[in-house]
Amino acid sequence: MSDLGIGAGAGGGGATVRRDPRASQGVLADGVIKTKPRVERNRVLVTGGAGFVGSHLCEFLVNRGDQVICIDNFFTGSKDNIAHLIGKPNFEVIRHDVVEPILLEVDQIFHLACPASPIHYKYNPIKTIKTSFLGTMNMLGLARRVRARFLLTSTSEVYGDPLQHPQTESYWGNVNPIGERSCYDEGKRAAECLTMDYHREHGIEVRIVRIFNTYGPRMALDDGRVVSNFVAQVGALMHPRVRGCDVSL
Ligand SMILES: O=C(O)[C@H]1O[C@H](OP(=O)(O)OP(=O)(O)OC[C@H]2O[C@@H](n3ccc(=O)[nH]c3=O)[C@H](O)[C@@H]2O)[C@H](O)[C@@H](O)[C@@H]1O
Repeated sequence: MSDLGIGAGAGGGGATVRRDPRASQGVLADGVIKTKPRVERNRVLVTGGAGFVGSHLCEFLVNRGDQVICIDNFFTGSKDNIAHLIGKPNFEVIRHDVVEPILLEVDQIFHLACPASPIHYKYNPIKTIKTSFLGTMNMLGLARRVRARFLLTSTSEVYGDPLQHPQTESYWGNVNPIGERSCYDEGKRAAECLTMDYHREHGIEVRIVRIFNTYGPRMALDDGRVVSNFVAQVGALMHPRVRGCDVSL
């Protein structure tokens, strides 16, 4: 049955074509009312939406009027971060680990799910690189299937121990592939590579942002990243120290 309410024999040639005079009003030849799927406004998936950056993104999108689905395995994120959004008609939360595939009908995917602080990503490095690689592959697979636009949150860590300052996008970095931070640095590099390969091979519309140090409300003080460490140390009247540099301020 075509969208026009035309009943045609499967064989094609010579089939009787009947058009109900009410077809333009959505009534098919057999009198069945044709219903269109309800197209919701911009349906957006945010993975890692219960995290620090993700929860602010969810808030922005919900306030903009998008239909937002947040998925998170709550490894470092928290329900408190999104408590103010729960109950809003255009916000849903699903507890899900992105290393497993998921099928959702969406128009855009913001893929943030990944432990981001050294204490978290070193906690289970094999899981970290699995999350980066398999999680990104699953989300790109979903983007391909539903033709959604895709954004990956990458990181300044893709530059590793950079030899160029400041880093520009044309700089490819200086990364140790076998060190303790590699699960994160190389994981995000592999995620960027997959993103661009899906773009080139399958025409997926993609964006990559390399986030440097962020701070703000809902940042966890025990997160282990430089800004939260400074704030915590200043709060405790200690001399701020830069981890890995042996610098005391
Ligand atoms: O600055 C950056 O480079 C990072 O910024 C954000 O990370 P952020 O919000 O700062 O960190 P978290 O608050 O830990 O958020 C990560 C979220 O991902 C979730 N997550 C983590 C791991 C996992 O396997 N699955 C998963 O859903 C966590 O539960 C959490 O909600 C992005 O989520 C990271 O992808 C990005 O690398």
